[in-house]
Amino acid sequence: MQLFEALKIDEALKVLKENLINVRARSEEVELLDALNRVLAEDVYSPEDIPPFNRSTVDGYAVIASDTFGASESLPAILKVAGEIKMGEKPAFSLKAGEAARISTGGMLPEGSDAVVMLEYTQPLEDGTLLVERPVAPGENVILKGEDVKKGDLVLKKGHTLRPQDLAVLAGMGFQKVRVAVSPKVSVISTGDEIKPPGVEIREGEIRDMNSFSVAGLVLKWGGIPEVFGVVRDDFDEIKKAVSEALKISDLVVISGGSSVGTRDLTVKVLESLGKPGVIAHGLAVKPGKPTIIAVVEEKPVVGLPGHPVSAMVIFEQVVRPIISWFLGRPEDYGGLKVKAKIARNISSAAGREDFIRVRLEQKEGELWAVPVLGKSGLISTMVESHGLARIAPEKLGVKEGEYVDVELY
Ligand SMILES: Nc1nc2c(c(=O)[nH]1)N[C@H]1C(S)=C(S)[C@@H](COP(=O)(O)OP(=O)(O)OC[C@H]3O[C@@H](n4cnc5c(N)ncnc54)[C@H](O)[C@@H]3O)O[C@H]1N2
Ligand code: MOO
Repeated sequence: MQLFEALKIDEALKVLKENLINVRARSEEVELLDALNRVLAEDVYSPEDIPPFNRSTVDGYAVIASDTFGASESLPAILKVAGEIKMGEKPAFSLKAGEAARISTGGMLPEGSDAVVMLEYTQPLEDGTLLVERPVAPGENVILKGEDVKKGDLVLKKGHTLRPQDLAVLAGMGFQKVRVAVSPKVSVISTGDEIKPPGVEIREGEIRDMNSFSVAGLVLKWGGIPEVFGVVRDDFDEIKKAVSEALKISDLVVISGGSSVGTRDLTVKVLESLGKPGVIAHGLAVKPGKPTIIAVVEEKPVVGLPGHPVSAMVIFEQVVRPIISWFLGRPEDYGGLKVKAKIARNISSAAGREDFIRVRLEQKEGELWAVPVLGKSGLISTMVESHGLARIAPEKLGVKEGEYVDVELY
């Protein structure tokens, strides 16, 4: 069998999208702590001000700032202590000119006051007067009502992946639950007669299943729920049975191995046998990972990753991750942190082909360098030893030592 004309990754994803009518982000409400790393399904506006009142950021005395102007150690301002403000309570009095009130960090400023003097710069006298030895400006040592978040503000946008600080702001606004995208179920199938799971003794010629773990790990990392099928033998009927079962229980099916053109590479034949449109791309203009298969079966996406462990991971990031993002309503280019670094050696590439180079980042004389970790795409250790992938765009014939490259970190 011949590989199809190799499409660029973005072209292949476009064709895939055109063939999928069912990818729609569904949503559900979950408790805040279950929302970590989930994707917001709607914009969140604040129903209230945070904080809901003017509060002190220090222990000291609430004052009217203008009463302290010009105060110094040798010529302190003399104020009258009007009372003490209890934590968690609204002050029962308001402050008049020439008055101060004892306040703790987080306490509510009484009406009339607009600043807080730190305890260290005051001297309370026994007769109820207070010496203030430093001036404060209006607003000093105060967080104003709504300064953190204003009622009605758009605080978090639909499609945003929730981080711990996002859970905190949601809690701060009074939310106990939040509406997030339903995580897509992703079936993970490894194929190959020579592949055995860890824990099983292997004979000569056999190797252990690594792809099930990298692929399922990436599914989890990017917000999907993996359904791990384990290893299926290179047998048309067995692969067909596994794929059919996977299509029943998941939104997306990822198969590794058997994507190339060898006689035992059955994945394409199986996918073609399961109905239209079947395989829509076989072969991508990318290195590593050329023999990738992209198919649509029963209105669901199926991706055949090349068997080599590095290629499987690279293609997951470039092809499967964006599909997961479609299901989550997240920006398609959502991924690892991208940094610019200077490539540490010349790397050549073919015109029209997108290359991904495993690199280690090293800081040398104040510059960030991307040092290629060379090695065949069958060597998982090159992924373990590297920090990210440097991309060489399809229109480039390579990069020269010292040239800046974009590196996406794992
Ligand atoms: N004549 C050609 N041969 C190959 C070509 C080609 O264009 N012409 N392409 C090569 C490239 S590039 C890749 S990538 C591989 C892709 O092969 P398949 O997707 O068909 O995968 P397999 O042959 O099943 O496996 C390749 C390699 O990876 C190992 N493997 C597979 N699954 C796992 C797993 N779950 N865990 C660990 N290792 C796995 C497998 O044992 C093979 O060594 O084809 C090249 N050949
Ligand atoms: O495409 Mo293969 O994935 O280069 O090793």
